[in-house]
Amino acid sequence: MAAQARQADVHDSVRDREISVEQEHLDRVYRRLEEKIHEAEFLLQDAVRRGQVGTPGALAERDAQVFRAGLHLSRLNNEFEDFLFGRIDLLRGKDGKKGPDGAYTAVEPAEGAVREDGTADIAETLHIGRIGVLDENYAPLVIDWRAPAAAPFYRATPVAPGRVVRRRVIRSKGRRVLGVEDDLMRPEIKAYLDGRELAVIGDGALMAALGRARTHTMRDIVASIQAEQDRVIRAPAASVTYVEGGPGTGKTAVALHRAAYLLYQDRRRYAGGILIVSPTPLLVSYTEGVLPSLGEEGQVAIRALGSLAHETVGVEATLYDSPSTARVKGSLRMLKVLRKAARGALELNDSPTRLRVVAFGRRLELEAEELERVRHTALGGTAPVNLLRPRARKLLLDALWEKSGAAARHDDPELAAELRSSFDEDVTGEDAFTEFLDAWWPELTPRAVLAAMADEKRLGRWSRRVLTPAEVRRVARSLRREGYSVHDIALLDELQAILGTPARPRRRREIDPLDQLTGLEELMPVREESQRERAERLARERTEYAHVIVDEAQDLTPLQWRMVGRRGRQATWTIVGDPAQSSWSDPDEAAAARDEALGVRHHPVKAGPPGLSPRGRRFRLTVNYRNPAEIADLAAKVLALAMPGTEPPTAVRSTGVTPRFAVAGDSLEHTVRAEAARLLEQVEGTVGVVVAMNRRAEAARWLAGLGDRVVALGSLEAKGLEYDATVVVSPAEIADESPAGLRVLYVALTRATQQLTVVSGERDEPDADGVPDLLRD
Ligand SMILES: Nc1ncnc2c1ncn2[C@@H]1O[C@H](COP(=O)(O)OP(=O)(O)OP(=O)(O)O)[C@@H](O)[C@H]1O
Repeated sequence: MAAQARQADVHDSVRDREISVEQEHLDRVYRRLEEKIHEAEFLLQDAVRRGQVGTPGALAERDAQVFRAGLHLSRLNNEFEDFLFGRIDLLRGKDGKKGPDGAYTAVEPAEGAVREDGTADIAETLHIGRIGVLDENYAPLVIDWRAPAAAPFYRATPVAPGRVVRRRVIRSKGRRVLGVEDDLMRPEIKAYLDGRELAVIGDGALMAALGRARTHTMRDIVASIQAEQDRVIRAPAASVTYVEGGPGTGKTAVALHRAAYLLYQDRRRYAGGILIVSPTPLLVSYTEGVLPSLGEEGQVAIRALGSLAHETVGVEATLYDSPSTARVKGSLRMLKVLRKAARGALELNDSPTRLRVVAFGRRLELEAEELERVRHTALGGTAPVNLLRPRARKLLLDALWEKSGAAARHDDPELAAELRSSFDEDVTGEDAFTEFLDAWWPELTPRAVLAAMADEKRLGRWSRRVLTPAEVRRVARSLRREGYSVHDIALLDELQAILGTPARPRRRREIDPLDQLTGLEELMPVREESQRERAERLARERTEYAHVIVDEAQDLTPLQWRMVGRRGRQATWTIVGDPAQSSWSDPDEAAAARDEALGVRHHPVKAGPPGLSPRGRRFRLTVNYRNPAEIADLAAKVLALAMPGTEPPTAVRSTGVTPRFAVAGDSLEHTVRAEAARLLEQVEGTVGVVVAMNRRAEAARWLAGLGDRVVALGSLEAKGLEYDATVVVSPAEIADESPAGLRVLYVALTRATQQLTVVSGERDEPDADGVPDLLRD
């Protein structure tokens, strides 16, 4: 007993010693950062003292530097719980070359790095953090996690250790180191650091991270990225990088870390911005905090599909469509309908049927039929309707000229041309003509055209032989609601492309005459808008990106792919998804639209090294970090029904807590509320209650008063999110809701990190243990 206690004491003292070693290092890092901020502040004050030498631009730049440095420190102090999170101890490398981050570049140890008797000396120790910090001699105090030298921290395994002997995860809060966890990569050797044998403390940094209670926002995984994930994060940006993997394999996490990595690795190339497309606003707010914690913000925009076209069409999605309506609205068949509608909408609003003008003192008239002919000719081809107005105007003048008979009166072509031009001037100078043109060929907006499609008769005309009468009825009815759905947004964006935006004369900024006199006008942009404000404004106004990452890509409809594709016409892509979780019922049509949007068909990537398929690079993630095995096993039963033959990912841990089955008696409300309350008692973090889409509103009422740790979600909203515990309400209802219902149910069942309760209604046909039919063996 006493011996055991003594051993524990020894262990604790080694642990304390190792913690204090890391504490000293962290203190040094903070001292260095503070120094750098003082330096920057001094530079600025110095410049001010010297009477503002330098251009305003240079001053602004210096100002920005100080601002950035200050931001850095305040973030390090307040937000980065674990700014410094890793360390690797390395053997001497093959060559003696150092990389730009100050670390040796060799991956493999030098010959003789391990002595014959199995002992070795640690030649290099690297600390890994969210950003890199150099000391005053340019030696690395902290290596940025994205730097090449940090890769072994994520990649080394006992099977392929490279130079790594010990890999350490450091846990800290603010400026205090709380603990360390080590993995030994070369247990067979005895390694020494500064003459003392390398200590190894604890295990299970990953498990500790996974067991942590969930909040309503996602955390970064920078301290525990696994090797298969690291390969995706650091993959060079090929034309398209595909990442597939089951629920909980870290696809979203990997996508976010990849954005941060790409920016770090080639900031200039990605100055054009990185766009991350998320399926729902819920997932956007869940993931938004991750990038700043990785030291990245500003250059990356995370946008929900329903807000993607905000700049172009001025609205965002607030509604959902029923699966059958969504299916029509998202399909490529709508393209034909939209093209017809865009042209047909010209004739709405009591389009005038007669044009009357006076030219050369004569009254001229075009009748309905003639106007119709002119319109028809003008609309020939596929050019954007709003851009055809000048052509229509010209055709009208031609028709009037013809009517006037003036052409016949002159044989001399030069004279005729002159006459014609004064004829045109005469006509177009008339108010009647301009007013007619405005009414007859108005500038159309996507919203006006979509609103016109809400009329069932009209829509029927525009979609003849394309949509069935039942489909027309459904779509028209959905368009009569107040607000827009996520599918409407793709329609609006498509309409914007079909209609086009006529070039407008640029409005000149109002100029102060005094500024003109003093020459200050040239400096105005600097005065009006700082560089940072300008960068932020440009980011807001950006409509095309250098790299586009699509999360939950399996759900995009063909029209949504087209919308996303327009935002990355020159971009490289990362496409992240899981076919087994698709809520879209026609995956083949969507895949074809995706390839077209990405330009894959036009620029196929040549077959190359392994992993590089002819259509881009493909990766597969195989380990489920979210669900304990008990929950993953249950979900796998639905996967076998939804996508027979698909291999589920392997759950990395088990909790011993099996899912619970409850049967709703008379009152579903009562049972669900009681189960949610029970789970709130059991877990520290969040509880999600997933119901069929048509029960969203009532489910929110059921949970009233239980606090903000619990939320009600429609099955389609649960995508990508996770909770400590979930209640899945009536699997049968969710499965029957749409043709892709089983896959949606699979999503619902894979949201919990600790506990799952399934509530069955009558429709679920629960057995004596309360297990619903769909979840039985
Ligand atoms: N290497 C890791 N270390 C710690 N946590 C991890 C790691 N990889 C993933 N996780 C955690 O596992 C959970 C699932 O990750 P994520 O949401 O990215 O998975 P996903 O593949 O996008 O899932 P889904 O397809 O269900 O949306 C998250 O809580 C994430 O932080």
